[in-house]
Amino acid sequence: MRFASNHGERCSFGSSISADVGVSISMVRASTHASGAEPIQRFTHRYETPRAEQRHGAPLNLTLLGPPEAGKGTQAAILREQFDVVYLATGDMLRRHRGRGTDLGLAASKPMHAGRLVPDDLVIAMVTDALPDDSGSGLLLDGFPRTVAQAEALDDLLRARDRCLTAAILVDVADDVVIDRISGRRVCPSGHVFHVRYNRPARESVCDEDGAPLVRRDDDHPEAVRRRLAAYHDATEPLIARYARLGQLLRVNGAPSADAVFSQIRQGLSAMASPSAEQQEADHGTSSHR
Ligand SMILES: Nc1ncnc2c1ncn2[C@@H]1O[C@H](COP(=O)(O)OP(=O)(O)O)[C@@H](O)[C@H]1O
Repeated sequence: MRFASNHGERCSFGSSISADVGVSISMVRASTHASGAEPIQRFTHRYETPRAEQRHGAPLNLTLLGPPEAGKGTQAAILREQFDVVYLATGDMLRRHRGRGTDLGLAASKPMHAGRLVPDDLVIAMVTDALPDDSGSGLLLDGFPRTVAQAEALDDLLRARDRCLTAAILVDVADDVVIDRISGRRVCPSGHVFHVRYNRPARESVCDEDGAPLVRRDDDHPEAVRRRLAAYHDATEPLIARYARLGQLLRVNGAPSADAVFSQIRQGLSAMASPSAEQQEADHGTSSHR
């Protein structure tokens, strides 16, 4: 199967996802830390064996787009459990730099606290450093790209690795839902995430995982949330049209439950892996990439 690359070619995807694979997930609890990554939700699930399927196909190179609190991190956790992908979340990476007090962390601190984007050159350099030359079966980016300049840099980074983007997954959520979700989000110092209504800790304001006090993330205050949403609409939304034009956009409704959102992602990837006869004809004669 082939997917659109940034040159209008199709990005080869093998038979990684089959449309008839059933999906059943139930979230049991938050959350644990993967090495250096956003705390992930743990899920029980019944699946066919997509990892095995993936082994027979080409690598998945995915990015998650969407406003703050759209549920990108939750979907990333499921995708990481289901597929063999290297995971890079730029928000987490930047928070770790801040925590360690690196030069990048110091430079990122002010814009992050204010809800503004960190300058492109800093973020692109950070991702360039972190992106492995060979990311095995695939790559999952969360929070990158966020600007057209970052999207162009990503195209170059993938091309240099003889790859192209399989899909940009847009987890679409309305602003009022974002504001409602963020207003109730609470985190502990090690990053475990709870919500005062949707994911309550057993003891109020205390982390179930390590007993630490739960607080608001420092960029979850109303003014920063307003700016983060503005940054999303101004800088990141133009990417939606770009990826749609390139046939790489997979838009899902982020409002329902996590399993319902993932089900849309899975079906969308299946549909992209099985292009219509018309599309195949249009692709005829174009080269494929990993
Ligand atoms: N690709 C990026 N470009 C610029 N700034 C970024 C990028 N990724 C993360 N950041 C900074 O980190 C902050 C937190 O990002 P993230 O953890 O992805 O949270 P959210 O999706 O909830 O806004 C952003 O508001 C921004 O300041």
